[in-house]
Amino acid sequence: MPQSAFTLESLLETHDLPLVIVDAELNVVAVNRAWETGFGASRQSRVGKPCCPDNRDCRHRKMFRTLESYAGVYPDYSDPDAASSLNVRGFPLLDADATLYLGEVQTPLHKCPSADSAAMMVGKSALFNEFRTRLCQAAETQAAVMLLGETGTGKELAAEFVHRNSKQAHGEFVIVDCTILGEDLFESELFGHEKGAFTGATAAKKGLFELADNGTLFFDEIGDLPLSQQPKLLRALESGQFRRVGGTAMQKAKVRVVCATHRNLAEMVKNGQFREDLFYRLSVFPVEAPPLRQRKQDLPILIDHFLGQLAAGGAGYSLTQPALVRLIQYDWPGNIRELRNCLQLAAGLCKERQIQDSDIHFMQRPAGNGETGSVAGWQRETPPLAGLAQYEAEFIGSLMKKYQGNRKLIAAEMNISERTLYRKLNRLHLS
Ligand SMILES: Nc1ncnc2c1ncn2[C@@H]1O[C@H](COP(=O)(O)OP(=O)(O)OP(=O)(O)O)[C@@H](O)[C@H]1O
Repeated sequence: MPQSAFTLESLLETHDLPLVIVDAELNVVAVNRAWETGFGASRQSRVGKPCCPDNRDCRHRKMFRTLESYAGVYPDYSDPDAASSLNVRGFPLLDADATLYLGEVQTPLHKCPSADSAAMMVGKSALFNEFRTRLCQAAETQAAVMLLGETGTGKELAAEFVHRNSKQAHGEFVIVDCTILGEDLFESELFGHEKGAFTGATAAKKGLFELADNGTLFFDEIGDLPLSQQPKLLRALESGQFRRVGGTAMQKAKVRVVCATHRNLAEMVKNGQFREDLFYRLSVFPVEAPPLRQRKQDLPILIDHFLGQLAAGGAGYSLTQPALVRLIQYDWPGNIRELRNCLQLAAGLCKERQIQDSDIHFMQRPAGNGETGSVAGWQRETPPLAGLAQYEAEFIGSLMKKYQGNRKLIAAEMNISERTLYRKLNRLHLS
């Protein structure tokens, strides 16, 4: 593996979602631990292998051609029966040597909760206990639960906790990532489709509602659900019925709904960005996940928990007093996710498994929701990477020369629409 990819690999571990890195030769060069755990496979089984069984015209090749981020649902080739699907979010990634890679976050659409996830909710402060009690109350009702709170406060973990403590615990816990459910994917992913419903629908497929029948459907980042799709969701929730895309028969599913958002949904309703009727339908039982800075009493137990995970049965890590003081004095804008990432980095940097205060580094706050990213950020969104714009500008510049500025031909070679090319040219000040 080239040195540059190795640098990326060490950064991979600060990402808590399964992440795969592909190089320009379309081979997988790294996967992270979350990928190994999520897919129950070793990194040796994936690294060094082609990104897809047939990569002549795959999404990865397209990304290297266009430098466009993408999101969608694709077959899971690591599943021998290829029966399951993956939510993927791919983005261009430059490492420290300005070598271009592709980072792809892969989350199984149909994810089984881990056996000990309830036990993994660590904390003992009064605020944490209140939070936990409220989750237990929520689990006992059949009401729709709305988990509110800043990024990294443990909303997804809390959703799983509600499921595992509810009457639906024997059913599936199905996660719907609303950040990737664009208008084109919403209906077919949620309600399924019949064979031939659209190009590429070579077989009938169950939707997430059907998969979650008698279980829990968890809408993560519900605030990102496109306004145009919200009435369809409301209708399905009110009636418990829906039609697969291209189908005529009514399907039924009994699902418990849990949602999460770090946005101010009430404000979005006021601004006309979220439907009021859906807001009330989903917010019957609101639960607020407290930010870490308000429950710093939990820091020692959380630190023990994460350092224990990092030791993974091997020799444990210790933390010097000044290092602990630094952790306690910090405000943790990225909450528990940021704490976990910070400890992971410190454990990698420290000598003889003793973490000093000089091993503690806090992440920069991301500047915005860029299309491109580094894998080290504490947020779900990845911050923009300096350098990529230049790479992109040079790449388009070479095509402009080749096609003497003919935008139709440039767009065709990049496999993007002329409109997208036009936007890119404006963004890069090349127009
Ligand atoms: N109480 C806790 N005990 C142990 N680990 C926790 C706890 N809360 C959160 N975590 C860990 O912190 C990380 C972030 O948690 P999670 O993804 O549930 O946050 P979130 O609020 O859903 O974030 P986002 O809004 O960005 O999706 C995860 O790795 C999770 O396992």
